[in-house]
Amino acid sequence: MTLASQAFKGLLRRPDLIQSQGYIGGRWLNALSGKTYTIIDPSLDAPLADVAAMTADDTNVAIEAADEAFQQWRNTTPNHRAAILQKWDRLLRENEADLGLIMSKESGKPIAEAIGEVSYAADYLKFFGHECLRYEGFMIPSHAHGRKMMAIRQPVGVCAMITPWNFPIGMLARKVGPALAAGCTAVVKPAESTPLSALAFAKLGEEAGVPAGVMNIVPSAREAASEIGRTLSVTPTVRKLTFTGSTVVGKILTEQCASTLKKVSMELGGLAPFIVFDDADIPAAVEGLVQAKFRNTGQTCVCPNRVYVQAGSFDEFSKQLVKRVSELKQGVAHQRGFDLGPLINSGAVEKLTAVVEEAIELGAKPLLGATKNPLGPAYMTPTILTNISTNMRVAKEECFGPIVALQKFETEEEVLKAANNTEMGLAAYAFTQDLGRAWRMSEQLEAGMVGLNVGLISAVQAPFGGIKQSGLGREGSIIGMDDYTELKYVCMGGLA
Ligand SMILES: NC(=O)c1ccc[n+]([C@@H]2O[C@H](COP(=O)([O-])OP(=O)(O)OC[C@H]3O[C@@H](n4cnc5c(N)ncnc54)[C@H](O)[C@@H]3O)[C@@H](O)[C@H]2O)c1
Ligand SMILES: O=CCCC(=O)O
Repeated sequence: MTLASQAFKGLLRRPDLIQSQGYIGGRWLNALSGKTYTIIDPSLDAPLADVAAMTADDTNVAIEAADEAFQQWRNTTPNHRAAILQKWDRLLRENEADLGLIMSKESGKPIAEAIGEVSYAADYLKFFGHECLRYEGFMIPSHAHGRKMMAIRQPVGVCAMITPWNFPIGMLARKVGPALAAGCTAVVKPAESTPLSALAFAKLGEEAGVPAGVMNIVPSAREAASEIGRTLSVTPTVRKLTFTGSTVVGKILTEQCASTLKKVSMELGGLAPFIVFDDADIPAAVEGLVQAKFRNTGQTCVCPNRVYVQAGSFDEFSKQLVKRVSELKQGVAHQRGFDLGPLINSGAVEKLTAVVEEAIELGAKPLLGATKNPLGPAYMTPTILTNISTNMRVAKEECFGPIVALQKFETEEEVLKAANNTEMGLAAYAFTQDLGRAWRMSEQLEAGMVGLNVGLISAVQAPFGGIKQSGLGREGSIIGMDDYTELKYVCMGGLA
């Protein structure tokens, strides 16, 4: 019995969704080296599965498979591609309980959220399964008699996709959906901690009729990430690279891709400000912050990282927030009834604990938490700090975990300046009942996405992405296929 079949014994309706080999050219394969690596269930701090440890050699095979498949896939009709994406959408929904459980066990995402993410991922397949039916070029008024001018959309080719662990299926679907809809093929390197979700996603894609080579998955250990990233970046047949992850890695990949002048899309880190004005509905702002900050136990790129509350509401807001956060239940992610799970691993807890301790040494006061968590090494106690100063890391670095650092402000001008005083610009939030102020915030906050009186902003219909060092390009929405196509100008003469 394998490690994975033991760990999932009796838990899945479809045990065959657990795949531990890579998926290349329509075949389930061991790594060429024969090596595997072990992934961990962070809730239980226990080994979960042994997965093929693929490397650059396997990646090259996957690129060749994707390139070969592209020659046929690019010529399929949008109706054909739409039917496959729509079937895949249905299969994801039919298997949401199993997929949610797999994701929850390997990432520590609370089970209800994990099942919600499966539905979010399916929405991307459905959306682009429809979108490709109406995606069109345009006619151009001709500048000369006897000529017709037009612009047509064509798939860019083989697309490399590197995805993070915090949304192991959602981020994959947000890339694979529009890419396949446009007629591109894909080579995916999932995050090392969460390959099982990506492989189960591929298994259902195979069942939906995605042809061999159109989507390839190369699981790998952390040690191979940079060589695989480099291979994907420098190989000329790969025409686009799309990455979701940290800004540090995004910059390395962008630089590497310059050597072959690939198209790149970068969905990178955030440092979202969350601003509560005195004129806000305070209970709604508290609820908005809890939803935005504690989603996936504080590990989403759009989580608020700097919370600014206007002086007149500071005490009341803090009191209500402490009460609300104290009510959140934390425990084993794949068991029902918990709002918070562990972090991705014990290393993340150690890193954040050091950030909290440093803040306290520099004068921060804990209103809640800041204590060792008895549940296990990967669990972080929800923590609320006040008396924050801007030299503390908690106020200037992305803290991927359940930590809220509350800062007080006096004026709109002051808070806007503080909120924009960063190189990051992914999401921003403001709570106010003054329409003029809400409008000023939406225009003046330097971010790719702004939530006004709302903490949850992600939706397949919305263009997702950041400005400044939070990224390049947008994913999802009606422009989501643009980055997977080239616009070709055609001028036809001799028609007079
Ligand atoms: N903007 C967004 O849409 C978005 C979404 C999710 C996460 N994120 C960001 O991702 C970060 C957290 O995820 P993470 O810790 O997994 O990030 P990460 O950058 O360490 O890893 C992301 C992916 O990159 C791979 N990787 C690591 N080093 C690499 C290299 N040198 N070359 C190629 N690939 C490499 C990893 O194996 C993983 O697949 C946060 O900063 C978060 O804000 C952004
Ligand atoms: O982590 C960032 C992406 C999550 C989302 O789509 O809201």
